[in-house]
Amino acid sequence: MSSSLIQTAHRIVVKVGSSLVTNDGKGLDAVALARWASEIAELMKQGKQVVLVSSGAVAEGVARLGWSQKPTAIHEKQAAAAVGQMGLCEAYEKAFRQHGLNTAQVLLTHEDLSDRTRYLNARSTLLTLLNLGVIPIINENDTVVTAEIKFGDNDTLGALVTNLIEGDALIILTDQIGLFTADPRKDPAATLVRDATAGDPQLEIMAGGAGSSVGTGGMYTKIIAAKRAARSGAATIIACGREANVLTRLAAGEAIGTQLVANTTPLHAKKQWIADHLQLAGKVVLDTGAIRAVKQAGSSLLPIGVTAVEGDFLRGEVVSCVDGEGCEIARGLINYSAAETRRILRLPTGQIEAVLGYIDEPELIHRDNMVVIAN
Ligand SMILES: Nc1ncnc2c1ncn2[C@@H]1O[C@H](COP(=O)(O)OP(=O)(O)O)[C@@H](O)[C@H]1O
Ligand SMILES: N[C@@H](CCC(=O)OP(=O)(O)O)C(=O)O
Repeated sequence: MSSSLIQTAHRIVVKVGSSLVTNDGKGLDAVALARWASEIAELMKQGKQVVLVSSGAVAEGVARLGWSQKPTAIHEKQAAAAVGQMGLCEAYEKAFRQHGLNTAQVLLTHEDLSDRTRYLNARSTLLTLLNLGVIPIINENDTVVTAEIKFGDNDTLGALVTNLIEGDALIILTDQIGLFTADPRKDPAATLVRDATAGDPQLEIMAGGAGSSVGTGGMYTKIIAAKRAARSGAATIIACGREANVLTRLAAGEAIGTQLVANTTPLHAKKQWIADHLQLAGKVVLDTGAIRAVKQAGSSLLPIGVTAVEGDFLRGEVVSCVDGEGCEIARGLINYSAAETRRILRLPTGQIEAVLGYIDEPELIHRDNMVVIAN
């Protein structure tokens, strides 16, 4: 495995977790922020472009408001995030200013990335900032999101941003030196995984599943983030943000932490956008013939292969294609609404016009607008 992943990377997304940013919830760690800023400034001198995805708004808000613990009520978390985000912005602005660098605050919601126009706008703003030599500091827009539309964790956000800007690498800085064969807090015999392939199912087992992890997402969301980032061909490094010069050493070619390489062929940008949808508008259930056609022959989905429809989607929305057990086979942009699909399912394409009185496209989902999910 090459240790030069970051050495050769031009566009890098660095994600820092709440525990690091806020000194385990005690309040913003100005020393750590200054260290990352100085290292990022060094990478920029080397001609690299860097986006920072920073958590910590809720934890910092809780500290500033003098609350003894993180609230459970969503509106209180949102209020805390609004308070804490001010602190994050101020601290990053100050830290990067020391190096003559401008920062930009970018707050995103899942809806911003699932709407095609907003997605393209976010992309062009971020690329413009990078070309201007500004460091975008990204967080989830916690104040306006509800449970349904939350990214849920910034590891996922980091991966989606990596896909959005076609980053070469995602560096996830956390409180462990990397991914261990089991949670090192619970299993002292666990050993560090140095190299692996992003998307290897074994990694998800090591991370113990979302339920058993510590913090917002634990290691599990980092492993899933690596799998997502690999869709656009990006490698992921999981390393400790407390380690001295972690970013500059990685850029110098040193192998630190866990390196997860992408061995998948990068998806075309539009297909990546389809694959990145966290909330889908509905489902269509496929029969065995359609599953074979979509999975093995790479064919478009025709109405004849659909046995049932779930949800209330519109033409042009992203829906999930599932088998009889509910297991996802593919997802794609559907050409007919849920109501229309219910009327034409199981029918040969030649009958669409007779039933609906019109025909938009002969396919329910065209192969160019469909991504097969690797299980
Ligand atoms: N296999 C594993 N290897 C390393 N850490 C793990 C593993 N499984 C679970 N963890 C836990 O994940 C934690 C890091 O996740 P989290 O607290 O969400 O960090 P962050 O705030 O940086 O996102 C670690 O402190 C560790 O206890
Ligand atoms: N948007 C939230 C981030 C929550 C989150 O993902 O935290 P972490 O698991 O520490 O990266 C905040 O700033 O508090």
